[in-house]
Amino acid sequence: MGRIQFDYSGAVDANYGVTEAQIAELAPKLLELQQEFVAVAPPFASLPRELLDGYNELRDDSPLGQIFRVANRLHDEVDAVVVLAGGGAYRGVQALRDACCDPYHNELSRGGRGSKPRMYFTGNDLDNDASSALLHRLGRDLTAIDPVVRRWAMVVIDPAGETRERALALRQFLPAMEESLADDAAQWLPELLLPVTDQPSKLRDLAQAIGCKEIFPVSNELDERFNVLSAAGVLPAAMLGLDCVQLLEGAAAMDEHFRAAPPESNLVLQYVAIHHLLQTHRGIDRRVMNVWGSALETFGLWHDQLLAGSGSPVLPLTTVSPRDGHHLDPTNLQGKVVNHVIVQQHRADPWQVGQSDGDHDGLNALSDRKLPDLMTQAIADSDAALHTAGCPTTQLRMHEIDTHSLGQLFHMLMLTTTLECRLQNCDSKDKPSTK
Ligand SMILES: O=P(O)(O)OC[C@H]1O[C@H](O)[C@H](O)[C@@H](O)[C@@H]1O
Repeated sequence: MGRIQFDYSGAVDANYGVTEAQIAELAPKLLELQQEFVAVAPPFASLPRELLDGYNELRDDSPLGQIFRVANRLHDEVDAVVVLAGGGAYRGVQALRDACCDPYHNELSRGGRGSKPRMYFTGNDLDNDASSALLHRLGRDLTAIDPVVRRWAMVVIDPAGETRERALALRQFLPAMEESLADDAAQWLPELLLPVTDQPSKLRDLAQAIGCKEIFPVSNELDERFNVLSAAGVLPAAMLGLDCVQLLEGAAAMDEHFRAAPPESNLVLQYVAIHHLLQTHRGIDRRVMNVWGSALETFGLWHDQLLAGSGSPVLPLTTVSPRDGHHLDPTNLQGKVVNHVIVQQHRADPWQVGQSDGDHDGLNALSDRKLPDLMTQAIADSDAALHTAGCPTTQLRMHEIDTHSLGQLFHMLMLTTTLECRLQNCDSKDKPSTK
């Protein structure tokens, strides 16, 4: 499994970017930051390795083993799962689903989904119409003959166990679940309600009163924006059948890389250096994550939430190119850095433009070109146009979209958010919270 790459050459420019001399000058400070982090790491940093070590040692009796056992059993017992969540798990699991599953996952037949459940998200807003539409959707399968198709599970992620939006959603969805199970409620409710919470918590009390068979531990010390690689994100990911070991291995590898590599070859420190210098020397406080492919759009939204909630003055924005090109209009680039996220290997066979009788669109000139080549050309053109307009850019490149690369990316950006805040002395909320 290859490491993701960070290429910041498009941000090095004497007129609109940073200089190698500025980067070198920041190196001692970065080393200090690295050593300080190793000495006092926030709770999210060691989680992936801890989960993996526990699994290697104790298998079924470890937290990860518990997740796999339950997720794999449920593949045969339910056809849908509702995830009630907020914070990083909400966007993070959506990001994993959108990046790794078929884009029409929920629309595929059960066979087409390999018996993995459809997945719906709620519990972090007060949207009356959205929740009633979801309840209506869940109710549509109640007439199915197959009991598996009638049943749905509910993962409730609430470390503190008393978040208002989640409690309100639970009040709506728990009775609906009970009703859908009818005479089987006493047998199935304790199996299908899956709380992810700390101890003690009101949610845990409720789960115990219902007799829930499994309660998944997550620490309330972990800020929710940083919880995608804890049980909160891994349980729903395992329900989708994603390769969670590789997800955590990718994150742990990024953590180990960050702790050991010197500043000049350390992806995390390079990313921090470039963005810190652009902010302090150029006043660049708007950061565009420009993803080339809609499968990564939700990943960008996860990052928006992570950064926007960090206390940093930087404003994040996700765009999908070339769709959202207007955001990158040369007249609208003041104060922006554009970080392209690029996937090099596509899953489906490359589609060729081909010859068309009549050539009504004039594209016959490109007939032997393939869509991925046109994308590569568009990335190069866009980068050149941004530089001409005086906008610094970087590229985060992954060979292909897989859980290992996503684990690296999630972890890298949680590290950079924390470190940038430490560098600016703002509150990155990576420390024990007092919710
Ligand atoms: O415990 P096992 O039967 O090996 O299953 C373990 C598997 O469980 C789920 O399906 C997860 O999505 C996988 O990431 C994991 O590898």
